[in-house]
Order: sequence, then structure tokens, then C-alpha cells
Amino acid sequence: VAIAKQNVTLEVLSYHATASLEDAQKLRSLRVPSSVHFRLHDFGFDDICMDDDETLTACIRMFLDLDLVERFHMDYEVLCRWLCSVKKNYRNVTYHNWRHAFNVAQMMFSILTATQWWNIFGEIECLALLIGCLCHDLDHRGTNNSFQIKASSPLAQLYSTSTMEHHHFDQCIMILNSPGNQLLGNISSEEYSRVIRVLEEAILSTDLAVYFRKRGAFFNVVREGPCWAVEDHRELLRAMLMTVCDLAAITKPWEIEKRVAELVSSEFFEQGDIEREKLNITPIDIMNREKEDQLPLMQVGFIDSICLPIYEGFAMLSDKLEPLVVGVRQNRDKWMEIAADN
Ligand SMILES: CCCOc1ccc(S(=O)(=O)N2CCN(C)CC2)cc1-c1nc(CC)cc(=O)[nH]1
Ligand SMILES: [Zn+2]
Repeated sequence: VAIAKQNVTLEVLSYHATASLEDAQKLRSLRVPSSVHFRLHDFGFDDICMDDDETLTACIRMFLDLDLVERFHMDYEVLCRWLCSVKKNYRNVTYHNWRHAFNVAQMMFSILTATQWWNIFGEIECLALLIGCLCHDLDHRGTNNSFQIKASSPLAQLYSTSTMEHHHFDQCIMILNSPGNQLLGNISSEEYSRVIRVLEEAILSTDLAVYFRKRGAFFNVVREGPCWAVEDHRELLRAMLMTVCDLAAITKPWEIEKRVAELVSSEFFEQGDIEREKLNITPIDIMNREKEDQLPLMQVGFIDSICLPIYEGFAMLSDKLEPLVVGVRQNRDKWMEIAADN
């Protein structure tokens, strides 16, 4: 078994690719506009008009404005190479691609700055959260955890729970350890191990199953009044913050939410098509094209059962996040309107 596991590991993990020196040099030569120019502090941020180079310089801007480059003695060329490698390790799938990761990172940046929570977390945790957002869906294949198990994919043989999230973390570590991409190469070993521990928690907490397991404790902490000096409270807040950023399209102006929901459902239907054609199983409703008309009501269910509770919880922690709840409620009304027309 050990040899089989070894072979699966090599086969599955061996094809991470790092960016070329040319890619990094090109990025290094570009100007880095301000966060105001990019509107990186806006909760209604939209990347649609940006080209890939602009998304990369916007990421550099986020590292600079959180003072992470100085604080962790990052070599600018390594930062450029690492960003190009991260982007290169996202596949060209319908939804879980580089743009999704970039949007999740921008949401984290805007929340940390709007609430001033960058002060509560400190630089190590902010660094881990930003890297975690950019890397949280690395090498996603456009299929979810239950698909890995049903298809008994190599990844499912490696990890039986949070299958994709463990793989995303592995890919993240592979890139961080690759020559020319060692973004954390200039920090002490105790700081390095703290960043990696927070990074692993952050990426694994993007599995909705983990969100469901932890959210009860989070709501209790919110109700009792959190004590941010307590590591467990901060750990809960970081985990829920990853979910809030991962699902943030649901808080955005309707045109953005509508566009993203279209990408999510297309990717779900693509998985459903594979399940029907390759695995000879009937896909669940959310992945079944034949149930497309139920999508608006499914979104209302998604909002009521998963989104509203967590965004309302965050708005109780900081009134700066109230606009997110308003956005979710407006989108709920829109989905209800569409459901009524069906
Ligand atoms: C847009 C196409 C339909 O999309 C959905 C349909 C149903 C549900 S669900 O809450 O019922 N639920 C979630 C937990 N699954 C295990 C079972 C199904 C969620 C979504 C949904 N998910 C995301 C996150 C990827 C984003 C998004 O916009 N919509
Ligand atoms: Zn994600």
C-alpha cells in the first residue's frame, strides 16, 4: 500500500508548474497602481474589466498596502514569480479559476482594512490569510469533493475528507517551496511554521463541511462578545472569514452576483454531465441541467441556510460589514422575483 500511495502521490502532485523567469521579469517591470485606482477597498469590487496583468499588479498592491513585503523581507522578484506561479496553477475551469481566487483575496483585503481587523490578527495571520485566499482553490478541476469519492480519483485515495482542500494546500506548499518562488524564504523558522499552520487552517476551512461544523461555536462567540486575545476565538474568526470571502459574490451588486451564479451553475452542470455520462449516476439537483428552472429557489435556500447567518454574524462584530448583509438581502429579493416568474 505504501508504494501505491507513493506512486499516487508522485502522479498527483508531480505536475505543479512554476512560472518562467520571463513571466516574473515582465510583471516586475510593470507599474503598480494604488489601491484606490484599483478600488481594492470596495465591497462592490468587480474584476471584469481587468486583464490578467492588472490582477497580478493588484495582488502586489495588496501585499504592499498590508506592509507584508517590508515586514517579511520579501524579495520583489520572488513575489512576482510566486504570484505568476500561483495564477499558473489555476486551471481554465468555468468558476474555480484564478479570477475566483483573486476576488476572494480582494474581499479579504477590503474586510481586513475596512474593519481594521488587520490590527487584531497581526502581520503573520494577515500574511497567511492573504496567501490562503490566493491559494485556496489551487489546481481545482471544476468538480467537488463528493465527485472525487464517486470517481475514486487519485485525490480521493490521498484524502478521504476535505479532499480538494487538502490538495489545494499541498499545491500551495509545493509552490512556496519551489526555487525562485520561496516567498517565505527570509523569515525565521518559528514565524514560518506559524504562517504555515494558519495557512493550512485557512485553506481547509474553505470546505463548507468545516463551516457547518464550526459555525455554531462562532455564533456563540459573537453572542457572548469575542475576546480577540484568545487564540481559539481568533482561529474561529479566521475560519469564518475565509468562508465569508469565498462566498462573497452573493453580497455583490446584482449584475455581478447574476454573472457569477451563471458560472457556478455552469460548472455544477458540467460535473453533472460527467456523472451522468462517465459515472452513469443521476446528478444531485444543483448539478442537474434538467432542474435548471429550480436554480433561483436554490439560491434563496443557499442564502437563507448558509449566507445570511454568517454575514449577519459578521455585521454584529463590525458595523463596517453591514453593507455585505444589505447586498445579500437585495440579491435574495432578486432571486425571489425570478423564482416567482418561473
Ligand atoms: C448557482 C447555482 C446553484 O448554486 C447553489 C445551489 C444550491 C446550494 S445549497 O446551499 O443548497 N447547497 C450548498 C452545499 N452543497 C453541499 C449542497 C447545495 C448552493 C449553491 C451555490 N453554491 C455556491 C458556492 C460554490 C455559490 C452559489 O452562488 N450558489
Ligand atoms: Zn473558493
